Amino acid sequence: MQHCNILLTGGGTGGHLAIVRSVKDELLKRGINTYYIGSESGQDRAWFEKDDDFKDKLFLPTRGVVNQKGLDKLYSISQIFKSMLQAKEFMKAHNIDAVLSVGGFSAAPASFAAILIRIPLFIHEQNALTGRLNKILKPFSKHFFSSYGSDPVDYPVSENFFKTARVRSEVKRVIFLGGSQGAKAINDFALQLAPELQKLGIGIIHQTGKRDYERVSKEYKKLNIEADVFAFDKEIYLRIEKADLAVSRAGASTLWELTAAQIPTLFIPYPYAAGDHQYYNAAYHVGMNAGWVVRQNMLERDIFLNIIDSNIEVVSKRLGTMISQNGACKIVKTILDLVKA
Ligand SMILES: CC(=O)N[C@H]1[C@@H](OP(=O)(O)OP(=O)(O)OC[C@H]2O[C@@H](n3ccc(=O)[nH]c3=O)[C@H](O)[C@@H]2O)O[C@H](CO)[C@@H](O)[C@@H]1O
Repeated sequence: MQHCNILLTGGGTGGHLAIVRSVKDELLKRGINTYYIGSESGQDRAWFEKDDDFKDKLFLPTRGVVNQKGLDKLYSISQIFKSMLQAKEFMKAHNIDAVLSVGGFSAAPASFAAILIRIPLFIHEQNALTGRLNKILKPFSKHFFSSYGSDPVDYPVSENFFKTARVRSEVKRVIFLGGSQGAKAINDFALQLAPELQKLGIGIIHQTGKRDYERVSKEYKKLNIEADVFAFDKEIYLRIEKADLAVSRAGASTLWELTAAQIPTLFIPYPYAAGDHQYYNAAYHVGMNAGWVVRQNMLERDIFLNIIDSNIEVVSKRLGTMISQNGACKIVKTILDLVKA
């Protein structure tokens, strides 16, 4: 479609921003003008400030509302209102034809502005449990994309995870993943398991997050265990490829990337995620016999050791049936069809 201007909005954390990036790449392939509105807080700037694929970008002074109380909450709401007016001007100036929100607090101004000036609003909900903002916006949206529920769309996952997918049948290496920030509970669990893994001859790959990298590295040294320890890796798929089993948070992007890579996973959901959505994400996979979940406060080494002894090949093969590669393409096609209609 020529002369079509699509605005992508939302972010805060890597999970949301990864969706913006894959949809943007798909729009770009089709020569569609793409714009972005995010927040000055969170990781939005770090991801997209220098990204010239967008025709224009706007970072607004919004911040989270859900976890705030009293005056702070009122202040955040007033900021969203002011930002909405700025978003409205930006959208009018660029003749935006449709808005896709990926959620998170930075999606609020442009999403409300779209409703106000009657620009079709599309929503991508990443999690099995719909977030608060998306619940409010859903009735006003033209289409609601989700990988769960009655009309699921494939989660937009980078093709690298599909290219490096393989069926796992034996656990020779385990990868520990803490999501974009890292997870202390997973780091501690890995260190607890490390001596046992060494005895079993199982290699360790471990993403610690920035904050805990020094401590975890020192602990492995003290244990005299050689492990592939790193804070964050932009090409994480290469490390996932080497592993046969994962222990991971259940953030949606990571979860569907692991699915695409066909790596069986023990999920340890982040217990403080809004509405406990990571648990619901993992529970969906468990319900499909495509993974395991354990609450952080119930973690035990035996749970993990039993998984090593189980038939991981069946799980790995099932994962291969749960996602296909064209998630972003289908989302873009639906948006363009509905905007044209
Ligand atoms: C604490 C919290 O509320 N987190 C939410 C946040 O996830 P959050 O951003 O923490 O995590 P996700 O797992 O969804 O995404 C992390 C992204 O970072 C990438 N990565 C990670 C480590 C690394 O070394 N290299 C790397 O590139 C992963 O490949 C993935 O693409 O948004 C998700 C999508 O709405 C939610 O499901 C999560 O619950």
